[in-house]
This record gives sequence, C-alpha cells and structure tokens, in this order.
Amino acid sequence: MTLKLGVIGAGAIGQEHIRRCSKVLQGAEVVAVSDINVEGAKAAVARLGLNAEVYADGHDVVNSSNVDAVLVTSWDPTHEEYTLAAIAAGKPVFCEKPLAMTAEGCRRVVDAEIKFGKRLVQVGFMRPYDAGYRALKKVITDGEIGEPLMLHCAHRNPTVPENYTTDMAITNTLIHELDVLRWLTEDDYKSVQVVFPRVTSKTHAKLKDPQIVLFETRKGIRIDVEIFVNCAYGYDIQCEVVGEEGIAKLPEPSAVQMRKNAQLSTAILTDWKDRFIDAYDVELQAFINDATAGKLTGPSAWDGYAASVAADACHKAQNSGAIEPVELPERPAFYN
Ligand SMILES: NC(=O)C1=CN([C@@H]2O[C@H](COP(=O)(O)OP(=O)(O)OC[C@H]3O[C@@H](n4cnc5c(N)ncnc54)[C@H](O)[C@@H]3O)[C@@H](O)[C@H]2O)C=CC1
Ligand SMILES: O=C1[C@@H](O)[C@H](O)[C@@H](O)[C@H](O)[C@H]1O
Repeated sequence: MTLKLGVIGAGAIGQEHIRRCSKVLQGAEVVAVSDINVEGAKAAVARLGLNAEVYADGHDVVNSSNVDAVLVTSWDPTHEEYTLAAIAAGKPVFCEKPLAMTAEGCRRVVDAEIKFGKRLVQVGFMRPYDAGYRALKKVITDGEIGEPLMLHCAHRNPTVPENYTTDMAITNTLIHELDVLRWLTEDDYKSVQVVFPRVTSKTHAKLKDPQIVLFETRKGIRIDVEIFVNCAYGYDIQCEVVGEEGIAKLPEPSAVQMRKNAQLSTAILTDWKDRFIDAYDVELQAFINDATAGKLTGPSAWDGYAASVAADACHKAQNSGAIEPVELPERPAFYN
C-alpha cells in the first residue's frame, strides 16, 4: 500500500521532506501540498516533477479525500491548528517541532488525541533517530560510564534571520535539546535557570545571543546547554555526558581529515539539513511505516507537551533571571 501524504508548508524543511518522501523513502507518495505562498508551493512541486494538488489553505489538504496522512511543516505558530484539524479528521499527522507555541497549546493536542482514542500524532523530534545520539544512549544504558551526573551541551547555528527573537531560542531551537535530553537520560526536568553572557556583536536588537540554560533533573543531574545562534563558524551540536566512571561524547559527523598548507583540519557543517539528513530519513520512514500499520510509535504528543512545559519554564526564567520550577504532570496511561 502507498500512503498518500499531504504537506502543509513548502519552505525549507517542507521541500526537504517532500523530496525525501517522494524520492528517497519507501511506501509514500506526496499527493497534495499547501502554502500561503501558493506560487512557491507550485514551483516546489514542479521542481520535483510531482503530480500533486496545490492549495492555498492547509485545511484543504487535511480534508482532501485523497490524503491519508498529513505532514505539518509550516511556521511554528500554525502547528497546533493543523495538528488539531488532522486529529479531527482522524488522520495520522507528522508535526514539525514545536508541537505548539505553549504547553497549554500542546495539552489541547494531547487531550484531542486521547479523546479520539488512538495515537495519531508524531512530533518532528529527529535526534532520537540520529545514529550518534543512539550510540551515545547505548553507552549510557549499558552502564559504561556509570550513572550520569552532568551534561554539557551546545546548540550553535552560524546565523539566524532578523525575525528570530530571544524567546525563539527556546521554542524554535532549544526545543530539540528539551526533547532529546529527556530521552537520553530517561529523566524529567525539575528546574531551570537562564543566564545571558556578554552579547555577540553579530546579533540584533530583539535577540540576546548567546544564552546558557541550566537544568536540574528529578534525579539530580545538572545540565548546561549553550544556545548560540550567531556563532558564525558553523552548525555545531555538542553533547557530553559526565558519568561516575567516565565521559561519553556525541560523535562528530564524519568528515575527511586534511593536511594542507601546514594545517591539520576537518570541515564543520554549516546547515542543519546536512547535519541530521540521515535522522530525518529514518524518522519519516518510521512515520510512513507506522501510519500505514495504523500504530504510531515515534515521539508522541506527550513528548511535545513535556518539551513545551520545560520551554514555558525557560521563557519565565529568561525574564526573571531566577531558578524556575518545571512542573510536568504525570503521563497519562494512554502514552505508556
Ligand atoms: N526538525 C528540524 O530540525 C527542523 C524543523 N523546522 C521546523 O519546520 C517548520 C518550518 O521551518 P522552515 O522550513 O525552516 O521555515 P520556512 O520559513 O522556510 O518555511 C515555512 C513555510 O510555511 C509557510 N506557511 C506559513 N504559514 C502557513 C500556513 N498557515 N499554511 C501553510 N503554509 C504556511 C511559509 O509560507 C513558508 O513557505 C518550523 O516550524 C521549524 O521549527 C525547521 C528546520 C529544521
Ligand atoms: O529546527 C531547526 C531550526 O528550526 C532552528 O531554527 C535551528 O536553530 C535548529 O538548529 C534546527 O534544527
């Protein structure tokens, strides 16, 4: 069976996901695409040589009788609305991160899904599908470094556009760590503080950059995450786990080592599309397989909610400068 996909949002990642679902992965076909920029969507469909309907309104994609499952790849503030619409239509939906702009919004999705009575939502947290993070988790769960005590992490982008603001460093960027570090440590956050180092001259008035986010987990692990989205030199994701018996570090992406002009060097990637290209393939193949089988198993609406509860606390901490509690309610049995 071929799963017929409708995609809402044909920008950077929308086009990447349309390409991989049409040209790389098995078992799916993109039959409908929408974007408020209809001409852009038409151009993307034509470039890939697809035979897909193009709509201006994402709800037409959700409600098309030709569409079996939906990918939401439009701007962050539109995710909740389209995900709720897909649930109302009883269609599986892969929603890019964040699931919603606030924990309250994510909770509406969780409640709608529970009311529907079956998992329909996978959130686009791709890092748990990344071979490097999976290898790091295995080292931890195999007990090779003893119990984790501290994590030192960094999320660095070379640059961001003018419309990227201080709060987006949390909702749009740190949200990946908020999910993957829960998954890695099998723990939840207890409290958070945000501190602002000296501001880079490469930022603009509405973005304080860099930021350091400090967590304590329920088990007492201390985590620091540097978010630096105008770091200039590359796209760089770091994660080091300090355990009782040793240290484990996220592997660097593979790159050829060069000896040239009296220098030893390895290139650093500059684009998120390349850094996690394999992980995106694996996460979407999993969604296609699971949606076809009628049983989703990837990052859930609850995971989206848990990340957003922590994100809300981070926003509070950005403004207060204080240590703020992260209060995640007990996970409903539906998500066990
Ligand atoms: N998992 C990951 O690593 C990544 C996830 N993302 C997420 O994917 C989403 C899209 O990001 P990008 O592609 O980088 O942004 P983008 O700005 O390149 O593309 C977004 C597209 O959505 C369209 N759009 C906006 N509102 C819409 C609406 N109501 N209905 C239909 N289309 C609408 C825009 O016209 C634009 O073409 C964001 O939510 C972002 O957080 C983005 C990059 C990487
Ligand atoms: O999700 C992503 C972008 O939306 C976000 O803007 C970047 O900061 C992240 O590194 C990237 O993975």
